[in-house]
This record gives sequence, structure tokens and C-alpha cells, in this order.
Amino acid sequence: MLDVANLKVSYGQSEVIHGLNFTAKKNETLAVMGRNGMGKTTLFKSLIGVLPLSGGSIHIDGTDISKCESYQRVENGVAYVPQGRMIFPNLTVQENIETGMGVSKLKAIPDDIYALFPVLHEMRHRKGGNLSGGQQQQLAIARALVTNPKVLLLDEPTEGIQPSIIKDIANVLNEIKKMRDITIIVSEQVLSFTMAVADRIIVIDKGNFIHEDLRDDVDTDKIKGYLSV
Ligand SMILES: Nc1ncnc2c1ncn2[C@@H]1O[C@H](COP(=O)(O)OP(=O)(O)OP(=O)(O)O)[C@@H](O)[C@H]1O
Repeated sequence: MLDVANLKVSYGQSEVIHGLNFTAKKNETLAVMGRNGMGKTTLFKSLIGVLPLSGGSIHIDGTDISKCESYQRVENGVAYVPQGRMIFPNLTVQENIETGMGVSKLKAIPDDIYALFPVLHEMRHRKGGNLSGGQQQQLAIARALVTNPKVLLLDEPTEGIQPSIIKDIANVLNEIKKMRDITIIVSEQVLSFTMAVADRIIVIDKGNFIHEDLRDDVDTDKIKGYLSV
């Protein structure tokens, strides 16, 4: 379980995340939704340790990881699929996935990864940079999964991806949830996607959470209102 308390993040003197509190349980998918510039990426970068906290704490299964470096957070079970995917374009698909395996001490890419992403198996000897956006997104998710995370963070996984492939990404996240005991936290602007994957939706606005609903209780017009400029 992920437990975030009074999380604050600043760029220099400018506080961008203003004391967020939330928990996310095992086998739960939580979506954090908000317009551009509302703080989603800043929140995710602070959870994985790319940005330091200016206040608050992050616990994973009771262990305080707030002061840990990113690699130590990965060792403690946090995996991150960054916005824009950030795969290594000059490494092959297989090599990209293997970069995640040092932490989990896996010797070979597990079969369930290629079962989840058959296209990555087909393309395992191709350079990552030659894959389509959707395939790169799958690659970034595969690379995160081989660390055997307790918490999987995905920052705007549908960004720049065509609608038919967005459905595939939603299916993959739902499969991962069935396959593993995992917490998934996803930031998004696409409501149809979050309605297909999330158990709970939180809306972020200027670094504060302003709305929260279980998926079954979501008033989609209300959320769309928060997401429109
Ligand atoms: N490196 C930075 N230095 C200063 N301010 C920044 C920096 N990065 C982001 N910000 C500011 O922090 C706020 C939150 O930005 P952030 O990128 O976290 O939003 P976001 O919700 O992820 O948006 P997007 O969907 O565009 O990625 C914005 O006001 C942005 O201008």
C-alpha cells in the first residue's frame, strides 16, 4: 500500500504541490486527472524521487521512502513509466527491458511479459527508436514491470497515442492488475481511458486535490468540466 501524507513539492521558491494526502491499496488502480500544468508530472516525479519533496512523506508498506534516491525507491517496489516514455532509442527492445531487471535479479525476461506484449516479442531485436508510439509505451510498461513493482506509476500513458491503441493500453493495465498484486497509479486527461481502468478517480487542480470519486459513482460531466479549459 502507498501512503502519501502532506506531500509538498517546489521549484525553487515556487510551491507547485501543496500538501497532498492519499493512499492507494494493493489491487487498486487510482487515476489522477487534471489539465496541463496542474501538477501531475511534478507529483509523479516526486513519488519516484526525481524531484525532492519540500515537505511530507511517502510510505510503501510502512517503509518511509521519502528520503530515498530513485534507485532505492525502485528497490522498495516503486516503478515509473514517465511521460513521453523515455525508452532508450539505440538499444533493442530486449535490451530496453533488460535495463529494468537488475533490481529484480531476473536472469531472463519472464514469459508473462511477452505474453502481455506479444508485439515486443516479435520486435525484440529491433531498436527501441524504430517502434511506434504505442509500441514504445508498451515497452516502457514492460521495462517497469520487470522490476517486480508493488506500485506502478504511469504518467499520461495515452499522450500522443492513437485511439485504437489507447484501448489496448487500457486492456494491458487491466491484465496487469489481474496477474499481479499491484497498485497502479496513472495520471491522465482522457476520461474514457480512466473510466476503463480506474477504481477511483482524483482530480488535481493547481497542485491541490479538488474532487474524488469511486469509478462507479463518477459524474462524467462533472469531471469533464474540471478537465476543460
Ligand atoms: N522545471 C520547472 N521549473 C519551474 N516550474 C515548473 C517546472 N516544471 C513544471 N513547472 C510548473 O509546475 C506546474 C505543474 O507542472 P506539471 O508539469 O507538473 O503539470 P502537469 O499536470 O503534469 O502538466 P502536463 O500535462 O502538461 O504534463 C506548472 O505550473 C509548471 O509551469
